[in-house]
Amino acid sequence: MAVMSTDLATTFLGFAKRHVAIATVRLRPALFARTRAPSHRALTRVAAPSISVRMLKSKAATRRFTASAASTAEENSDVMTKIPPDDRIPATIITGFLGSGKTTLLNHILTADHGKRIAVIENEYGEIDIDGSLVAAKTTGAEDIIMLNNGCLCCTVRGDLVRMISELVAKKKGKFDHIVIETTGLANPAPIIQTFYAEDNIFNDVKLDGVVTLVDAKHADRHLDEVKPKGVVNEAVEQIAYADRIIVNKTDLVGESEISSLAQRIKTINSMANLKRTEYGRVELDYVLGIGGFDLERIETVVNEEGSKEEHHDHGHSHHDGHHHDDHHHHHEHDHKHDDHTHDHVHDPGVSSVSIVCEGNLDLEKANMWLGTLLMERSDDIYRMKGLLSVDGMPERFVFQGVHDIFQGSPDRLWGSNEPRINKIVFIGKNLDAQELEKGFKACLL
Ligand SMILES: Nc1nc2c(ncn2[C@@H]2O[C@H](COP(=O)(O)OP(=O)(O)OP(=O)(O)O)[C@@H](O)[C@H]2O)c(=O)[nH]1
Repeated sequence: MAVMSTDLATTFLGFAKRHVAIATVRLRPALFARTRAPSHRALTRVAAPSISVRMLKSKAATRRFTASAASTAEENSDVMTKIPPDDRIPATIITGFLGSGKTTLLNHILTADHGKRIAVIENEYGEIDIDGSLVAAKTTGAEDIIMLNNGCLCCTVRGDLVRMISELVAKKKGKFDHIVIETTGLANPAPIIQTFYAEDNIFNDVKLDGVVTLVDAKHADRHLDEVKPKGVVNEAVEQIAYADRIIVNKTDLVGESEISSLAQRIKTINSMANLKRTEYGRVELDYVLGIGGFDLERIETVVNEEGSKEEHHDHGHSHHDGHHHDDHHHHHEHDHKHDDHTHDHVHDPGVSSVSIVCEGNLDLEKANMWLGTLLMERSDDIYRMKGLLSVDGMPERFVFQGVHDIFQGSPDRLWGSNEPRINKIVFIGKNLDAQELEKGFKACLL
């Protein structure tokens, strides 16, 4: 295991040295079986060698590298990124507990005047509940892609999502600009997210744009509190944990104090996501489309804003040299956590966010080892992570993001000559030990 970790570890930031723009590493395929009806096509990947490394196809990965070496960071910082443009079709996942307003939001997206041709994929449990006036022609029989009269497409997934996305791309490529996937209220978003990295024919044409989670302002607390049998996830917690954007919907049904405490609770679970309050899912469309939640070039914005995006609840935490663990609200969960083994039932234990902000340069080998080992050992518990690193001897900043065992990293622009070399990492996950993470990270600094 230790040897394995070393090999994997060197794979991570090691990409940066070889000037590969974006590398995606998958340590160990997982969870696919839960997304779809038995699909041996997907499951064969599990039996494959445990590491697969994949580059974004064809782009001139280092095409700006020479140019950037000749200019200074201050002059041209955005031009000098070595992250290639990504013209794959963006796909947004809409998730949220039963009745939270997903279909309402979907109808809002489809009817709004945005000029985008959107292909909607609905899961098999939801009926197609699209505003009837939009449906131009409903074909019968095997055809499950419906053309709406505003140029949008609507599909139902009767089999598996991978098949539907592939079919959509194969049959209608060029006829739509964005895919929106509505999941069932009980879905755990992880397998759906992983689908975008696991399947070549999806990965090459479609990129994950972001996860939007609707939260029912009136009933969320009940769902979040629900005690599950040990080992069973609380979907309401998971849906919040994976989100890039949170929509606290149905705010007309509750008072301000309830909304505020719910928003606070949500931030405890996921400090990276933006949060908005709505009635009937009425949000600006650019809040839900074009998020770039998995884009490396947007990592900086996320890690910089982390923890301060909830309008009414700036905790006043400063992010200088230290970690921040948003666990101050759920003492009951932590009590359970410490004596898990003596209980048959626990709250989904401590899904929370930890951020580390620390100035200094990282020893490349140590950082590789730490991150690689961490992901080998804890990838089930680490739901999402994003980071911006200063690596000794590397003139560029190194940005990365990950979802469980999927890791994408790339050098981006050069550090400015007077720019403080501040590392920032945010983890969202289960049973995260902030002190331990910070200690491990700091041990990698020179
Ligand atoms: N009062 C109120 N009702 C809302 C709001 N948003 C949606 N609803 C209603 O709540 C109900 C459920 O909304 P849907 O959009 O169907 O929710 P969903 O998440 O798609 O539901 P499932 O598919 O069953 O998981 C509908 O009757 C909506 O009209 C809101 O902001 N306020």
